[in-house]
Amino acid sequence: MSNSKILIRNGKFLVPGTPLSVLNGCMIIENDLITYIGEEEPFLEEELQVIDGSRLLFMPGLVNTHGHAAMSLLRGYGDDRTLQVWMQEKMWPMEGKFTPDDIYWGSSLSILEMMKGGTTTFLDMYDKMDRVAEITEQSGMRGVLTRGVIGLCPPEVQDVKLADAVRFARDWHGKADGRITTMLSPHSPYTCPPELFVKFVQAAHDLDLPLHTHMSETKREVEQNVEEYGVRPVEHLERLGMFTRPSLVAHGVHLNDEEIGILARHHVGVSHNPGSNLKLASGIARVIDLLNAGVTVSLGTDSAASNNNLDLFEEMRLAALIHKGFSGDPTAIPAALAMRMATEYGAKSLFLDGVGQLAPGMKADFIAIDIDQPHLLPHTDLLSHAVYSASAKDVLHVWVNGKQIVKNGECLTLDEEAIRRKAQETFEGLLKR
Ligand SMILES: CSC[C@H]1O[C@@H](n2cnc3c(O)ncnc32)[C@H](O)[C@@H]1O
Ligand SMILES: [Zn+2]
Repeated sequence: MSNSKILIRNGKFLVPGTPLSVLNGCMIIENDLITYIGEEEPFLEEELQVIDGSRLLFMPGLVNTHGHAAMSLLRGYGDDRTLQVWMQEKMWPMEGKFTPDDIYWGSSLSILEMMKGGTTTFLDMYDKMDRVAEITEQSGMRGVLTRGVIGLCPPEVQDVKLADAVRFARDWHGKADGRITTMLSPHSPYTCPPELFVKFVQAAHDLDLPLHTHMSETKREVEQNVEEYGVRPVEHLERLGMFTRPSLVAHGVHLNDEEIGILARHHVGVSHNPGSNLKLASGIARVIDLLNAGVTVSLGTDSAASNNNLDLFEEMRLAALIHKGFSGDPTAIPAALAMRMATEYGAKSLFLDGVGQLAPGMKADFIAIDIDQPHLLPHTDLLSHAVYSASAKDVLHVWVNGKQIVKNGECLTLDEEAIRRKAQETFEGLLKR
């Protein structure tokens, strides 16, 4: 890696402290790391790139802890249905026709949307993950990639899928200058039999990798779990040994007090996906209770087919609003907490050290939003504006690992026009197949 040094002066920076505050000053980035943030500009003799940060708010890049990038090909296809009907009648028949190239273009579309909208790290659970890794590497984004396995098939086919998940995780962990890490993902307790879950747990031990799964997303799923296995999903997964590994579960909408206690005791993270949960009418997760119990709660979009965008600003705002409305407490999920869920807690949930905050020694994954716009003025409280007033459209610049990947709203690393065209062509082709 060639040496690079960037000085950003005259900026406003969202930095850690009580619990987040805005600092007026400058930031220095050396190679992939932030090395200085402060009000005073240090004297620097070396050659460096200087960026004028005036009229910009610099904040940590957003971390999307649950999604299926390729599914943006099905955005708007199958709206207004429950999870089960949406998935079985609309998604699975179309996904069954996806080729590796389709997955490449669908994932490219999502990655483009996410990076232009201020997301710098995303988790992706899908099939044909080599193609997702390929576009992640090209894009410059940070990706936590995992081959999701649906085990509704004969045991020998389940084993082939598991072997592919293990092979992918081993091949790509630490690749792309360390921007790609991997996990192992049985899709859910209702699509994977217990024996398969146990094999995943063993593989996660062997590879020393974390596990990720969908869990307790709908009331029906919990009832089915009780009918089939005699216990609710959390206890079921605990018995199968899942929580002996570092784990992140997506959704966790339908949890009782005991289950929240189990998740907290095992340090299991929960990826809260408010947009998708509302749209599929799955319910509202007990986020305040989870946080009070000490569970790390982060934010995810799920796919663009159930959201229907990948705007993490929107998820932050939704998280801050719905839990106020649901609890009747206007102090629930204040702006600083929503922001931490989308950044610092996101990185923690994905087991990424040194990511998620603007501070010396952290990875230089950060974004700049244009705060000189009507909906972001006057500058009473920029943290409040970032959570309650901003959206993906306000993102001007994005850096990951010290490299700029979006400049003045344009992607520097991918062929945006080609991705737009191929995504549309791919969807039209799928309809004819
Ligand atoms: C093999 S992983 C991809 C698999 O997951 C399905 N999926 C997408 N969104 C959800 C969700 O909210 N809950 C459960 N499963 C979901 C998708 O259709 C893919 O087949
Ligand atoms: Zn999902």
